Amino acid sequence: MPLRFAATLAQRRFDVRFELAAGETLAVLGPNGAGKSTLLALLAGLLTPTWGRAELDGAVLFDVGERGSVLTEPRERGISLLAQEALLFPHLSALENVAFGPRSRGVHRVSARATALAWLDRVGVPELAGRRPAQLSGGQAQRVALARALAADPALLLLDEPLAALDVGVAPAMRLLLRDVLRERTAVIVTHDPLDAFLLADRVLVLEDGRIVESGATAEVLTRPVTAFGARLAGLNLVPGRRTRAGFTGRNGLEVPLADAVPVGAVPVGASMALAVRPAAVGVSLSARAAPESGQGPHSGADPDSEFGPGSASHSASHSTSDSARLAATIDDVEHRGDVVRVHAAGLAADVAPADVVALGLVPGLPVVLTMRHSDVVVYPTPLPDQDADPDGR
Ligand SMILES: Nc1ncnc2c1ncn2[C@@H]1O[C@H](COP(=O)(O)OP(=O)(O)OP(=O)(O)O)[C@@H](O)[C@H]1O
Repeated sequence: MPLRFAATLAQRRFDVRFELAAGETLAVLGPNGAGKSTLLALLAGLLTPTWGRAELDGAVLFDVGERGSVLTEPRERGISLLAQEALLFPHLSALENVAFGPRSRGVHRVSARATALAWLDRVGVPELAGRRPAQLSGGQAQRVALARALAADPALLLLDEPLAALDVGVAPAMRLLLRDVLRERTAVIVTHDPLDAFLLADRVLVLEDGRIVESGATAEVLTRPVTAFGARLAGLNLVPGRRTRAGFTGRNGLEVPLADAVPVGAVPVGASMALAVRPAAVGVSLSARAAPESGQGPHSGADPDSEFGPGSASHSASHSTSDSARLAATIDDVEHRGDVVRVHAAGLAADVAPADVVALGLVPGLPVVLTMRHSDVVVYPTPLPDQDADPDGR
C-alpha cells in the first residue's frame, strides 16, 4: 500500500485510519466539522497527531507514539496540495509559479521552465505562461495551481474542494481535467459534491465527528449507503431495519419480501439491514380514508393496489401487492424542487409531478399510501448493529 494512515488528534476528537493503493483516488466526504480538513492537514504536515503513524511509499510521514515522534517536514513528504483558492505567488508569472517546485528541488532554471511549460500545456493554458495571478480568472488560476501541484511530481496529491470556488460555468471543464490527471495518480480529494465522488474517486470515505462512518468502493457506497449522510449523498432514501422471517421490515413499518432481492439464507433473522430507493421510484396515492369519491388519473384513486408512482413505467390493475411494497403514512412536508414536488412521509421522500400534487391535494397531515416496486428497491445487510451505534463497533 503506498499510503497507510492512522492518526488520533484528541483535541479535535479525530480518529481515522485507512489505506490507499497506488493510483487510487479517495474522496473524503462528510458534514461541516467532520474532520476532512484535519485529515488533509495531518497528511500535509500542517498538524501533528496526538498519536499515529503514516507512511507514503514506505517513507514515514509521521510516527507519534509513546516512544517519541518522527515528523517529516511538509516539503519533504512528496505531497502537493491543491486548495479551494489557487494561492499562487502574486509577484511571479504563471510559468514561474509552476516552475517553483522543480526549482526548489534544485532543477536547473531552463529545465524547470521547460517542465513548467509542459504542465501548463497539459492543463490547457500554455498561453497564460507570462501572466501574473492578478491577470487570471478564477478558473485559469486554478488550472495554473493544478499545474504547479503536479510539476512538483508528488507521490500523493491532496485536493481540498478544488472546484468549490469556481463559477458554475467553468467547474465542469475543470472537473474533466481533474478526472484526466487523477486517472493514474494516488490522490485524496475532499469534496461536498457527490458528482466529484462519482467522477473522480475510486473509493469513498465518509467522516462524521472525526470518525469513519462509511467507506468502500464509490459505486458500492453510493448505491448501498449505510448512513443517512451516505444516502443523502447518493440522492437515495435509506430505511434502516431488520431481517424478519418474511423478509425486511423497516423501522417505519415498511415490509418487503426478500426472496428475490437477496439470498435469504445469507442473512439471519434479526440482522440489521437497510433498504435504499430513489425518491422518483416512490409513488403516493390517497389512502382509503382520504380518497375523494371519484378519483381519476394515476395518483387519484382510493385503491392503492392500482396506484404507482412516477418512477413506475406503467400501471395496471394486474399489478398487485406481490410486486410492490406499500406503506400507510401521513405527509410531514411537501417541498418544491424544480419540476417535481418532494413529498416527505414516514421517513421517505417521494418525487411527485406537480399536477398530481394538485389533483390529489397532497398537503402535510394528509394520510396517504406510499408504494414502490420491489424491483426498484435495494435491500442489503448493514455492517452496523444499529444505525446509531458507535461506528467503531463495526
Ligand atoms: N484551528 C482549529 N483549532 C481547533 N479546532 C479546530 C480547528 N479547525 C477545526 N477544528 C475542529 O476540528 C473538528 C474538525 O474540523 P475540520 O475543519 O477538519 O472539519 P471539516 O470536515 O473540514 O469541515 P468543513 O466541511 O466545515 O470544512 C471540528 O470539531 C472543528 O471545530
